[in-house]
Amino acid sequence: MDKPVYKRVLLKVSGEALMGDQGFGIDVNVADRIASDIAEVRALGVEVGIVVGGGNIFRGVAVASKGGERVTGDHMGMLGTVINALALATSLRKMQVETVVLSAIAMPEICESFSQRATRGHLDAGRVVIFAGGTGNPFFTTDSAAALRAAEMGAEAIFKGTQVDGIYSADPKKHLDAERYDHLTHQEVLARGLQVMDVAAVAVARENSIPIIVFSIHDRGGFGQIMSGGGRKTIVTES
Ligand SMILES: Nc1ncnc2c1ncn2[C@@H]1O[C@H](COP(=O)(O)OP(=O)(O)OP(=O)(O)O)[C@@H](O)[C@H]1O
Ligand SMILES: O=c1ccn([C@@H]2O[C@H](COP(=O)(O)O)[C@@H](O)[C@H]2O)c(=O)[nH]1
Repeated sequence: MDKPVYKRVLLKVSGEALMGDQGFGIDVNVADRIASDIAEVRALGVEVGIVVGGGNIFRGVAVASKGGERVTGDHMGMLGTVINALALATSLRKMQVETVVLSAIAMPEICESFSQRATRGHLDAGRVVIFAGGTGNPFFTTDSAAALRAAEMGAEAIFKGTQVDGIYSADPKKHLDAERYDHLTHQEVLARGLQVMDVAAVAVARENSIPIIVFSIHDRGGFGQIMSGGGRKTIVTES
């Protein structure tokens, strides 16, 4: 594989992708497959931080839409991301990739708590860092957590590994005629209301001049191919 384009990156892993063909939860084969792609990139010497979504377990809005309290629903969603982080860490460790989970919500019996200093220390020591618990606050998403953690760890790019292979003019799952973009600016994503990532996340990435690369997490080897300058993706930059 060619020399990597970036030295330090943040990978956002879709929670929904982790459930594979099941309707809920984690398909270990999918977690192992995603972990093998991460291991490949780590083997290139790239420092990797990861935020995992929680859409395969709970979303706060879904709880609220059935009459539950939104904040409690969001707490459930954040706990779901911890479960996913532990599952992905397990898959990575099976592949001998040193991995640590740092949670935005303190749960010392289960994993370390997040701090920027701890993050930098683990990355410098060559560990993959999985950020669990989102931002630690309700009314946010793991996309926002990904953008925040990317800025805090000094990532050169955010890789959003999602269910689709890039950014389209409209949701490609609902609009089969949507046009796919190879390149956009942060401002264009915001101005056109392209909903592949939430507005707050794109704004944080723009403020910190961090490119966003959207690709399909289902594309085996896709993370590594993009890291080598190829692959199928949409790249979002300042200009
Ligand atoms: N303009 C667009 N271009 C591409 N995808 C879009 C667009 N608008 C909406 N989408 C949808 O956004 C989804 C990604 O958003 P979302 O953050 O919900 O997913 P995720 O990161 O895979 O989920 P989670 O981690 O919460 O489980 C894609 O699967 C796609 O269907
Ligand atoms: O900072 C955060 C991050 C997430 N949540 C809650 O978790 C779920 C799952 O996250 P996704 O980004 O949708 O995958 C989300 O729907 C929120 O309910 C949160 O409250 N704060």
